[in-house]
Amino acid sequence: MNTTMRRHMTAEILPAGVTPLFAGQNGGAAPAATQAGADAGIQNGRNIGGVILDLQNISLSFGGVKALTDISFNVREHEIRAIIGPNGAGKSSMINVINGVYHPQKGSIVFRGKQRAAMHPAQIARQGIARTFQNIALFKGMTVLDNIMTGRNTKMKSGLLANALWWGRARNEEVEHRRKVEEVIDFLEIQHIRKTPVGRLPYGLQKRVELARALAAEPSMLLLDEPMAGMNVEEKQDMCRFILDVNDEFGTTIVLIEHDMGVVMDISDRVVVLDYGKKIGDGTPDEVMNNPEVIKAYLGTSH
Ligand SMILES: Nc1ncnc2c1ncn2[C@@H]1O[C@H](COP(=O)(O)OP(=O)(O)OP(=O)(O)O)[C@@H](O)[C@H]1O
Repeated sequence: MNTTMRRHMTAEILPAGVTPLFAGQNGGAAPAATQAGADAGIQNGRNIGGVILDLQNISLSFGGVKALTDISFNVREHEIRAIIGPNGAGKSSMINVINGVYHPQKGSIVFRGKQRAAMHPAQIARQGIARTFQNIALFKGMTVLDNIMTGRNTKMKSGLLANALWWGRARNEEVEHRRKVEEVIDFLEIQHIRKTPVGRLPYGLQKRVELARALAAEPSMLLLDEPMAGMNVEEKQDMCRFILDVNDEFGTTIVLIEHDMGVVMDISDRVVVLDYGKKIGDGTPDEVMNNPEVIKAYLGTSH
């Protein structure tokens, strides 16, 4: 794992309840790039690229409930971008806007230089954006291997008949899909459970299988909705290591919602903070940790 230049992590991650909120939990993490210096290029030893996703003035309401109000932020190629905020702040809504589950009433979304029209999640997945869910969304009766294979759906090209008869191109495709899936299984160190039905696995491993399914789609951008929720310290350490490895080795851009501040501050390049559907902070972990509005929002909640 090429994380030497990054925040020193895993061993220092404390259980969520133990982590002091904004009390220097990084134990002296390397100084991060400032917002002003956050242009494309080498930052803090990290090869961060230009903006690939630009959200401008996004507003989303459900009837009278304003989930998001006039939110703007961007995501740069190869970075780990966290979205944080207290319960009900609008984090999941934001992820759902990015992957097309929700269509905002106002605002614009530009992905890789192209203004995005209202699109279905499947179309967005084909553009290279994959996600995992807050509540695990796997087929519990199916094996790990079969679940991960479903992540290849967007890559399947041959028709239904050819697939059913396992003919020519369908056969070659299947071999290629299996090869990719086995690669992901090796990468996430889940060979030993490949034939196990997902429902029989402990929670932490199910979360890892969900990550595997998202990776099987070979995304250029990965949206992770609370990947460590409900995990013990060891499981969190493993998940952090895998997220950093995916980012380092595949160059995958990662947008992450996470409640554990120790994790967020350790692994993120930049953090956007929401509260009651509004943006109250945006910057490096250090900048956000020292933002009085952010501190106030957090001190006023149970997080
Ligand atoms: N489908 C929906 N219908 C109606 N209201 C919704 C819907 N989805 C979200 N909301 C509301 O929008 C607001 C933001 O919710 P959201 O789930 O995005 O917050 P969150 O920051 O992800 O919260 P949590 O940390 O608890 O998951 C809340 O008031 C929520 O009740």
